[in-house]
Amino acid sequence: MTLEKPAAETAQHSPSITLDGVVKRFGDNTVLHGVDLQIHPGEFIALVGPSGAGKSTLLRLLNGSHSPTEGHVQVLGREPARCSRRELRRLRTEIGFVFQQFGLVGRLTALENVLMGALGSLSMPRYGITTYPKRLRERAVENLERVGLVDQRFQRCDTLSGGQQQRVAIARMLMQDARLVLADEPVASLDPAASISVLETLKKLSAEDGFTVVCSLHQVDLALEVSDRIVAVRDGQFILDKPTHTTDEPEIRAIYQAHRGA
Ligand SMILES: Nc1ncnc2c1ncn2[C@@H]1O[C@H](COP(=O)(O)OP(=O)(O)OP(=O)(O)O)[C@@H](O)[C@H]1O
Repeated sequence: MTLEKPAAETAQHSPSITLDGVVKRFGDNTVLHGVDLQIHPGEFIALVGPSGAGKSTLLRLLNGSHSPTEGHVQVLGREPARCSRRELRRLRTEIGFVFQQFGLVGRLTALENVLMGALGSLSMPRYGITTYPKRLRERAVENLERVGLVDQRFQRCDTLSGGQQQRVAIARMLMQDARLVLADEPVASLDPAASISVLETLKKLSAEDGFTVVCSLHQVDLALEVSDRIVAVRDGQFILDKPTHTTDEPEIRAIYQAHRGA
């Protein structure tokens, strides 16, 4: 006799992301050459590899901005390429994005920016903090506290440091209760101290809330420091996919050197 698992349990154990034979071409430029990958709920994946390797293209396939030329991409149980516009919008409410350029409104306060992360769950646009429901205002303050910026909640974002701005962007993303976070070079414009602080914040939140993270990074030392698993892309192929504790800096650096020598 086979017993069916409860739906919630199945969802918890099914991969957050599955790539199956994914090819991506732009004209006659083949950027991904038939790649396979499974990412499980709660994993923190560092995606590394030289410039032009295909990391951003991969992230865009995951958020449905690109469709695979061949093969299948599954994200949180759905295929973005086969989603209607409405389904894709719904899927994106479950995906948090963190970008190199923080995407904040500089003239608004940290708290107002964080509240904007809840707009997707509201039926009407809001203008000003007091027009948001109280429970959302409380959650926004809590989320600023979680990223260590509650004291700066009334400060204009364009007066915050780069690292602080990225932490506000993360607090804004938390308002979505995302199950998956896609971060495209989130620390590329930050100094080393701010970079590690931002990534450690993201790692702590992922461990506390259980969301999956796929984060492209150029800094090998940071990738080794914060990730559970490293996936290295070179020339459109995954040439390394290992738990982080089983690899080291020389092995990852060799991937960049081999590319330069190519
Ligand atoms: N929309 C597009 N149209 C045509 N070619 C594209 C497009 N997007 C990406 N490419 C090409 O795909 C290849 C991989 O680019 P991608 O941005 O994915 O690399 P990357 O690994 O993210 O690089 P970087 O680390 O510099 O951001 C490059 O040759 C790029 O020119």
